[in-house]
Amino acid sequence: MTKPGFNRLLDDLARRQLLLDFQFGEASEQYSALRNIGAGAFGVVCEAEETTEQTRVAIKKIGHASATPTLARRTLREIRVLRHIRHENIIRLRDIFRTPGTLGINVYLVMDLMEGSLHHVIHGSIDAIEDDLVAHFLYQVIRGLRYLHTAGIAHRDLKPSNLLVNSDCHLRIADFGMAKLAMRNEVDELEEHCFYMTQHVATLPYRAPELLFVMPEHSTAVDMWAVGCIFAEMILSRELFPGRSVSGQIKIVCNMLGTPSQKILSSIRCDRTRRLIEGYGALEQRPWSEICAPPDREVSELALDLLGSLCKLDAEERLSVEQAIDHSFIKLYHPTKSSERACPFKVKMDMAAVENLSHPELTDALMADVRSAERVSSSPEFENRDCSSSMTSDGMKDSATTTTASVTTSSGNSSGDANYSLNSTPSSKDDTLNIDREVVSSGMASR
Ligand SMILES: Nc1ncnc2c1ncn2[C@@H]1O[C@H](COP(=O)(O)OP(=O)(O)OP(=O)(O)O)[C@@H](O)[C@H]1O
Repeated sequence: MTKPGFNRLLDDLARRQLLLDFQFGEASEQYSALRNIGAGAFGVVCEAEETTEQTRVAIKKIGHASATPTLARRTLREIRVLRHIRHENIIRLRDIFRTPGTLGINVYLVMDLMEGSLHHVIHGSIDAIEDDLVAHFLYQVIRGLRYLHTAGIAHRDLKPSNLLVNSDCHLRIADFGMAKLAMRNEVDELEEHCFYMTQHVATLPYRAPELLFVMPEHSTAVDMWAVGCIFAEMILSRELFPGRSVSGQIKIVCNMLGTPSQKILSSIRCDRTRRLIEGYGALEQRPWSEICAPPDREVSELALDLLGSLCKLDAEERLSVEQAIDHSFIKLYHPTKSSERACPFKVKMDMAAVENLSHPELTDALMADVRSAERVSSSPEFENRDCSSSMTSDGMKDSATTTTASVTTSSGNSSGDANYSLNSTPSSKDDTLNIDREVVSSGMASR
């Protein structure tokens, strides 16, 4: 067969697979799948066209979403975080619909289409990312997180492939299937730890010590550890702690950061893990200038200080999102202060309700949430809503959610989908901006 003939055959197969994966049922009048973008452990994502407005969107399909409690809870968490949130650094959920499946309903989340992810930017280009662009990406992650953390919600699965970016350097946090309200829940924690130990190996390099060592986890600090790992990955162009198994990851972290304190060791719940760590003997913390040392450039003292303060073994010593946004490394590039609205209280209430539901209750809640979202998303009010107001599940305005706290941020933008530009940072130069955009664009091209 000729090469063009073979390529046509491959295209045809890809097209058939796309049509098989994305059968939109009644919504096929509104959306048509164009190409596969990627797949994660729980969903497949495609680029699609919204036919009436002729806009391009991303549609994530969670197949058989109600089939198991884990999948149903994951889907419900993602819907409940995203449906009431409007923040320029968090992916926007535009619509939700479902189709029947043999094992449970298939749920489709329609989102703004982004050009790629931070993973593509870091690993798709041979050029290193300049400091001002590193700071710009980091700032946007921290800003999105700050919005969530203010409401006590932790993302819990931050990694470069979940940070979506456009070639104008705008970043949005995505994939909220692991997101959870920071509160104690023994039964669920145990179930989640089993889950972490088995299926969720892909995110090992970003897993905070309290999850890795099986310790009580009750704060948003898990995200700040991941932010540190992602920060270092942007500087190094490789993973900071590149473990491929739980024990391998524990060894790498301990070799770099030293033996955990007695306080940490005594709160480890898993005897095997504690024995494993004790078996390493007394290990010294290595200096950050050695741990984060790219071959071709020097890392500034400020960057190393921020990194060391984020990647602290002890969650209580780790920088909070507020402290990180005030760190001199970030302030160097984002010195201006302004205020922004806080995450609606309704999101917090909705999230809290998810955690203790049984499988049948999860299925009912999922059906109700998708149904109500179908109604809400088709009303014009849904489009115009910002983070200061919210809807109840039956589409009514919820007055309790209109109260917003004002928190300070170092951005000139307070709400809405402002376009990002490195030009807005006083210390960035035009030539740097051009180089950086090339890095971002060439990273995307490798996608
Ligand atoms: N709105 C979007 N625009 C562009 N690409 C997207 C969008 N949402 C997700 N993607 C890409 O699709 C892929 C899979 O998405 P996602 O991570 O949400 O699925 P998942 O099953 O929840 O993944 P994971 O295994 O990380 O938990 C990722 O590579 C991501 O970068």
